[in-house]
Amino acid sequence: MKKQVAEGFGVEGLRWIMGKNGQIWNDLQNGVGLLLWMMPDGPITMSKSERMVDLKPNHVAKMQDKQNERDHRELRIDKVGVRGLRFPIQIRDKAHVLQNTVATIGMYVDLPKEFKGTHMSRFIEVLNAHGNVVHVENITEILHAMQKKLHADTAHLEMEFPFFLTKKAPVSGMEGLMDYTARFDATASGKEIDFVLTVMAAVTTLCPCSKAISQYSAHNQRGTVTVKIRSKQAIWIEDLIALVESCASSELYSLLKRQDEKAVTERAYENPVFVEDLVRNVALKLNAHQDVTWYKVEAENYESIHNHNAYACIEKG
Ligand SMILES: Nc1nc2c(ncn2[C@@H]2O[C@H](COP(=O)(O)OP(=O)(O)OP(=O)(O)O)[C@@H](O)[C@H]2O)c(=O)[nH]1
Repeated sequence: MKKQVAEGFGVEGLRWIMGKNGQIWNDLQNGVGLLLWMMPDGPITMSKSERMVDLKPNHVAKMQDKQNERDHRELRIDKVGVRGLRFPIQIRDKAHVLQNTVATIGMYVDLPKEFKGTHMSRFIEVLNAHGNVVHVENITEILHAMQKKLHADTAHLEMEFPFFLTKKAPVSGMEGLMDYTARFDATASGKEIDFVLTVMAAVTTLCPCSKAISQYSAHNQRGTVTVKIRSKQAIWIEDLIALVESCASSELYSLLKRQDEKAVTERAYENPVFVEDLVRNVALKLNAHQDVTWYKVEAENYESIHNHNAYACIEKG
């Protein structure tokens, strides 16, 4: 890149370097190039003496830029950015090819110790550059765009969203839409991408101890299983949900008629599981999966005989 040096107009003592695409760089004394702002509309004109004579817009040029100030505390920040941003997304879905949903998004980069603040607006600019909908296929591209636009070594993108499956009731076959929560945690470190898929599925668990000792019935409850995985190849969200549900006393449905209710009640009674059984059952299936390289399985049962929950976790080391 051919650099032209000129003095900033209206800002004393700073030197500016013209970059490609009209970017203006602040030539800091420590040699770190820091993108100050983009000039999307309108030319930047340079006189023959290489002085900047038209640094528009004026109101921006004169405003103080606190984020760009130097920080002296010698502390690098691991992750800084925006979170809680809701945005339409499209994810791949076996039944419909694409499923439209809304994600709650977090976007972060690292911040070197020299800088006071990051440029929060640029995270949204990166997202907007991909249109009004984020496609799951664009995740890597978004991470690299964040690294570039924010001059960061690492970039993180987290997206948590409701995922819907049409399920048939076990006896009547009536269809209902069941909601789950899924999540992507993607990180770019240099060119390396790390991707963690999380699925949260609610299930029925029936207590084996209660069944063994009680003359009638057994206490049962709704539990939530949270599974995080890393894998060699992409794994369908639906397949991970099915794996989890097959490990519980029974799965849940949004629509059940009387004959279905009888079936799920009896199914749970025939398959009692402790919270420990649940995480072990899921872990065994993940151990046997050829593409899964790492996992963390957590289960939490919202006990119906206590006012507290039962919890278990297994993480593959
Ligand atoms: N870094 C930082 N910015 C914050 C925070 N809270 C609010 N902001 C605001 O985020 C807004 C956008 O900041 P920047 O992205 O640096 O905006 P800008 O300087 O117009 O954009 P660039 O020219 O791309 O740097 C500013 O109004 C900041 O004050 C915070 O905790 N940290």
